Amino acid sequence: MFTRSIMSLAFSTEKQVAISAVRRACSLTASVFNRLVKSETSTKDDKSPVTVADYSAQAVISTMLAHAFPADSIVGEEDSSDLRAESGSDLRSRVIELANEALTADLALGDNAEWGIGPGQAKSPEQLLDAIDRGNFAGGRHGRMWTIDPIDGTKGFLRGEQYAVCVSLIVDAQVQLGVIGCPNLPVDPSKPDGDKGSLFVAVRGQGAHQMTLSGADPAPLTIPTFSLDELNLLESVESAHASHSFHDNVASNLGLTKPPTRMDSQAKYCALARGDGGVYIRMLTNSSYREKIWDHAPGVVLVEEAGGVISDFRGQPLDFGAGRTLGENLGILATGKKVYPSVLEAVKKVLSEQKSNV
Ligand SMILES: Nc1ncnc2c1ncn2[C@@H]1O[C@H](COP(=O)(O)OS(=O)(=O)O)[C@@H](OP(=O)(O)O)[C@H]1O
Ligand SMILES: [Mg+2]
Ligand SMILES: [Mg+2]
Ligand SMILES: [Mg+2]
Repeated sequence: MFTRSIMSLAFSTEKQVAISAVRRACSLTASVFNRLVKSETSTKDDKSPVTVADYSAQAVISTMLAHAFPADSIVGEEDSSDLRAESGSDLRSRVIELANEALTADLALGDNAEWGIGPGQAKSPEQLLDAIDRGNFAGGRHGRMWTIDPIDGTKGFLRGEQYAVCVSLIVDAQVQLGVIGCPNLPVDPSKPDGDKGSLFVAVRGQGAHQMTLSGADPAPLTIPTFSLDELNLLESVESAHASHSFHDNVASNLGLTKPPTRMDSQAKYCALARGDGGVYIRMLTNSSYREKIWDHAPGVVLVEEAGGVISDFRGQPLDFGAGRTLGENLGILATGKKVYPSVLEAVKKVLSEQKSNV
């Protein structure tokens, strides 16, 4: 009995800090969206967009994690090189201002001043740029590391559609905790025009939960036991990120009748975990692209704790010990336990048809 109650407390501080950090970052990104001006968006070397909100949200989350867990490594998507450059001075001032606004906001329920937050806790520009760069860890197979995707689905964010603020804790290459904040995701999928702003939290062995962004109405999540004719695919909006035509072939192979749901970001994993759609599928369009660990780590623990299965197209688990990317993985498939074998078989069939057509 005693051992059980000790075990159920595993990662409780980590969970609380991650929730608090994701909430602060979500308020920041939502308020930036309302005031967003084009000059606050720039383009990275790989042509992907990055906004003042991506940088400042990473600064906030990383500052809080470093205060609470100074020995832990962080793998974050963004780095501060463009902000430190001469040409980045306007962007830099906005990032500092926004990050400090978020860090110094009043403490909310569950917050703790020891995490570097609350009135009077403003940081210097150098401290905030260093906090962003704390996310430069190379990853690896041993020890504790956090992942931060300050805005996943930046293109969705810019369109005013779905995006997610994503944090995970990985220990010895296993994802133990995932927190995903979705400011634009309806709280109730059956009321798409109802209240928006959903938070998803999963701790390995402790289940998956959804609540509102302010922490109200926590509810456990279980992927329903769908039959094949009830399934629909969840796929990226951006056709450059995932092959819609490959996904269509899998859908025809399975005889699915429902059209796919296109949604930006890890909100797709959240939709899957709460039974809103049946299969997350992602076939890359570019064979030299390597999936980033921050794009999938929180989603993996969320789906598994909601009773689902996630693997690559060979049926192998995603490898979070290979560095900042998933390494040589082929595709991503997540769905409920019952239908997973049939969906994987269909994926393999389409892959082999594709090979024989080359
Ligand atoms: N070429 C290519 N192929 C595959 N994936 C890529 C590619 N380029 C980028 N990315 C990553 O996709 C992340 C966005 O998530 P999704 O693809 O699920 O959503 S969406 O297509 O943007 O709507 C996106 O995350 P963010 O950069 O955080 O938005 C990228 O990490
Ligand atoms: Mg990006
Ligand atoms: Mg991302
Ligand atoms: Mg991102």
